[in-house]
Order: sequence, then C-alpha cells, then structure tokens
Amino acid sequence: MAPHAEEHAGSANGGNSNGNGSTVQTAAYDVFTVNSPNVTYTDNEIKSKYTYRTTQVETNPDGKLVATPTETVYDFKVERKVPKTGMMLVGWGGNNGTTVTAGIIANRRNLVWPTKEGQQEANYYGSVVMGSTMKLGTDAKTHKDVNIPFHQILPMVHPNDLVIGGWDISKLNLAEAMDRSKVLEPSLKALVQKEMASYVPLPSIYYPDFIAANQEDRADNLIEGSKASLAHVEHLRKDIRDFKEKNGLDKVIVMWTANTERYADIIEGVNDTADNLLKSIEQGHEEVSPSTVFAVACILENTPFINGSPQNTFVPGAIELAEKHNAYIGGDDFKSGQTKMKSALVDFLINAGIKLTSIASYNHLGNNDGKNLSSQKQFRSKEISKSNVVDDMVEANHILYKKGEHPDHCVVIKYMPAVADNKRALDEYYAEIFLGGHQTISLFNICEDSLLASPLIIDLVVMAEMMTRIQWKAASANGSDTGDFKNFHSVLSVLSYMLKAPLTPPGTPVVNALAKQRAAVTNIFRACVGLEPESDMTLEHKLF
Ligand SMILES: NC(=O)c1ccc[n+]([C@@H]2O[C@H](COP(=O)([O-])OP(=O)(O)OC[C@H]3O[C@@H](n4cnc5c(N)ncnc54)[C@H](O)[C@@H]3O)[C@@H](O)[C@H]2O)c1
Ligand SMILES: O=P([O-])([O-])O[C@@H]1[C@@H](O)[C@H](O)[C@@H](O)[C@H](O)[C@@H]1O
Repeated sequence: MAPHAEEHAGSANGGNSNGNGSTVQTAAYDVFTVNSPNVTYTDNEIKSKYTYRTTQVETNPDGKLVATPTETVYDFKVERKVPKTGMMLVGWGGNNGTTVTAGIIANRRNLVWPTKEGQQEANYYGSVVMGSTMKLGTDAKTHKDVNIPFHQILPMVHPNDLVIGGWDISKLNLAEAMDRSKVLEPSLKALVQKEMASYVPLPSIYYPDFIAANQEDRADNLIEGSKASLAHVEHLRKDIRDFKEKNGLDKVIVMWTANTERYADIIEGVNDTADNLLKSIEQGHEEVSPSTVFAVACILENTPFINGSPQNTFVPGAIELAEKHNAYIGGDDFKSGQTKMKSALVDFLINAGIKLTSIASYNHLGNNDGKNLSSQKQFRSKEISKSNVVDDMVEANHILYKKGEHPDHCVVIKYMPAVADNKRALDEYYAEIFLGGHQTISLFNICEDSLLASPLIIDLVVMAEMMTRIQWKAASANGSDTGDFKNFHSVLSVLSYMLKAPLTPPGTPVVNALAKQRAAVTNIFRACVGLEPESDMTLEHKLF
C-alpha cells in the first residue's frame, strides 16, 4: 500500500446513532410488533411463516387462458442484531463519494449550516430507507392508515453508524476532493472539512483503456500494474480485510461509484464462466475491467459488491462465481433523476392506455462524470442503461404495442462544464391518445446529480446488508423439517428500485416500473415479519 495511504489511511469512523460506536441493537419491535401465530421473536431472530399467494396461468388447446391461484408457504428468518458495518466506495474521491461521506458526517453530527435561504439542517431526503414510510395497516378504531418509517420494518443499519472508506485513482484527501466536486455549500464544507481531510482513499487499480483518456490526469494513486492480475485481486481482498480489522467491523459492503467504464466484450473462454474468468485474470487478459476485478475480489472475500455505474461489470463468469461462492452482487447504474422520472412517467402513461410513441431524452452536465461520458465508449455504456428502462412496461401492453413494437427512444448526453453537478435533463414524451389525438409532455428537470445519487448509495448499502441477514426455506405442510435456511439468489434483484439497469438472476425478467420495484422490496421486507403485501383494496372502507 502506498506510504501516504499508510500515513493517512483513514475511514470515516462510524459513531453509531448514540455516538459510542457500539453495535446498535435496533429491533423491529421498537415501533411495532406483529401479533400473529406465524411470527416469533427471540433476542437474536425474527421468524415468520409466510404464505406467498400468486396466480399460475396456462393456455388451453383452444387458446383460452386458465388462471389458477397458488399458495407456497415459506419460513423466513431475520437476524436482529445490527452489525457494525463498513461501506467501502470505489471512487471515494468522486462527486458521489465525497458527497455521501460529507452527508453522513453532517447527519451523524446533526449539523446545521447557513445558506442564502436560511439555516439548513442535515437530512436524508431522497433515501427510501431513511426518508420514506410504508403503510403498516389501518387503525383498529379510526380505520385510518398507520404509516411507519421504511427503515423500521426490519432491524436495518442506520447510515449514521456506517464506517466509510474506499479507493480512488486520485490521491486527493476527501476535503480536497469535496472542493474539486463543487457540490456542497461552503458553509457545510467548512463544518466537515477537518474530518474529511483526515480521509485519504486507498490506491486503486487503473486500466486506462476502460475509462476516458481525459481521466488520466487524476490517476496518481495507483496500485502497480495496468491490467488484471491475481495480485490485484489479492491486494483488494487484503484492503477489505485490513479495513474490517482496523475498524472492528462485523461486515463490509463495497460499492462501485467510480467512473463509467466501456463495456467488456463477452468472449468464450475468457469471461463466460467463473473458471475462465479467474484464468483470464491470472493471465492478465486485456478484456477484464477494473470493476470486474473488484467484483471478483469481493466475491472471493464474501463481501457484497454493488455496481452503481452502467458498464457490464458482471460478465457471465462473475455471476457464476458469485453463485458458486454464495456471495451477493447487485447493479447496475444508480437511477437518480432523469431515468427515475422516466420509469415512473412511462409506467403511468402506458398503464393509462396512452400509447407513448417517442421519448427524446437529452441532458447536459458539467461534472467529471460528464467529462468521462464525453468519450463515446463510456457514453455507450450509459446510453444502454438509460434506453432499456422502458422495455418491460412496453412489452406488458400488447393492446398498444404489437410484438417487437416500441416507442422511438433517443438518449443524448453532452458535457457542459459550466453547469457542474447540476445536470439539466430535457425530455419530450410524445403519445397517441383517443381518436388520433396526441399528447406531448415536455420536462425540464434540473437534477443535482450527486445530491440525488448519494441517498441511493445509502439505500443500496443498507438494503444489501439487510439481505445478508435474511434467510428462507420452503415450509412443510405437515411441519416436517425441510432442511437448512438458505440465502436469496446471489444476484440481488431486490435492489432494482435504485438502479437503471437492474441485474437479475439469469433467465429471470427485468422489472423497471418504479412502483413495482418499490412494492417488491417493501413486500419482501413485510413478508419477513409475516405481514401481507401492501394492498390498496381497502375493502374495510368499501364493504360495510
Ligand atoms: N446522479 C449521479 O451522480 C449518477 C447517477 C447514475 C450513475 N452514476 C455513476 O456513478 C459514477 C460516479 O459518479 P460521480 O459523479 O461520482 O463521478 P466522478 O467522476 O466524480 O467520480 C468517479 C471517481 O472514480 C475514480 N475512479 C475512476 N476509476 C477508478 C478506479 N479504477 N478505482 C478507483 N477509483 C476510480 C475517479 O478518480 C473519480 O474520483 C459514474 O460512473 C456515474 O456514471 C452517477
Ligand atoms: O439522472 P439519471 O438518468 O438517473 O442518470 C444520470 C444521467 O442523466 C447523467 O447524464 C449521467 O451523467 C449520470 O451519471 C446519471 O446516469
């Protein structure tokens, strides 16, 4: 590890929400308990027996559909002890990395700072986990909805308790990098400057061909070697172990928030299987990217790895390796502003029976991400993730769209340094309506990119950590034992709400509709405490 990293290797130490750094025992019964014969609480676990109800459809020889309601009973088990958790960011010195770190410090210390609009308090707005609620049920007397904070449904890590560290190819300390990012108010920066200056990213791996050449001038904090090697894998694994040991952590989650890489070619014999990928890394194959090396290191270290960028980090060999090691991976590409709006608006239009015929998606931004994306190969990675986000919604409506038919969809990103991190998103949605009419929706959406992405980093890390403490097994009808509890599939598709191009287990469908994504994670967490899915039927208000 480079000497300067030794001198200052720091981590944003997590004082927990009561400030003493111990493991915070956050139990779901803090706000509620479930009164059901199917749910049991012990000091260490919540166990629930959950009946999953769905509908199987078959097609008769005459083409008629037959719908059969089905029930599957699962046992879920949740570890209640909230572990002392580390968040290691790849690209820690970037706009997102510095912003999320400063934001957590500001919240942990309950900071208030002057702005031109007046006093601003720290908050976690934009985080589903920390800023949203879910309906628990209806009040037995008033029959009004009772809503609880999302993060209270299960014993989740509090972001204030996260111990933060990471890597960057730039050697700037986090205070210098925060200044370079031009995201935060000077008054807030002044309050966190001292702590941020004590954090210096660990050196990282840098394979120039994978990111824009215009990034070379910041590559001064490097691990030796310009292509994949097992030495790189072992170096990163040791970094994770050292960070865990130095901070007395129970668990670490690694998040890629470094630059967008070009796509890696999928080559038989190179990255198509786990064994071939490991062999290619050993041989220093040019087609293995830094993000895939990080993914492999995390999988082998059994540390969840999430990709916040659009490149195809998870080549087939990486997915197979994660499955073999029962390790968690997730991605791709934070869904922060323009695309999040798109995944909600397209869902609304198509489900309203309005035939969307074209989406023109333009944006310009002036941060370093935009500079990297000004290179065609890196832009192409982003163009793919921003374009595929409507596919599931279009394919679900065969009334509006014939098979293979879809709206015209163009994505444009331009680098305009003047606007810095305040990305401008201009969108036009053009649709056919009743009797040949048209509806045109034009949006001008200023997205402060890092202030929108940082809460998603928190959500991804907190939810990924929560998933490591949930296990399941098929329950038996007669109470006989059905074997050991198991982890969810290695590919955490439950994280899709925060991601533009959700990675799903091989062969399973991709859901991009924003409301469906939120319902999925909400209802899975509810099932873990034996609660039925959120239903908006409210029959209690209709049948009386
Ligand atoms: N709203 C958003 O900000 C948003 C939304 C979706 C996706 N993303 C993606 O998140 C990523 C980060 O965005 P950002 O605005 O923070 O970008 P940024 O350019 O400010 O930060 C990226 C950081 O990664 C570092 N880096 C590059 N290669 C590295 C490597 N191999 N190892 C370690 N560090 C490396 C760079 O030095 C830089 O500090 C980008 O890929 C971007 O496309 C951002
Ligand atoms: O706001 P969003 O569509 O989720 O995505 C953003 C893009 O609009 C922007 O061009 C890009 O630079 C960011 O990295 C991010 O991907």
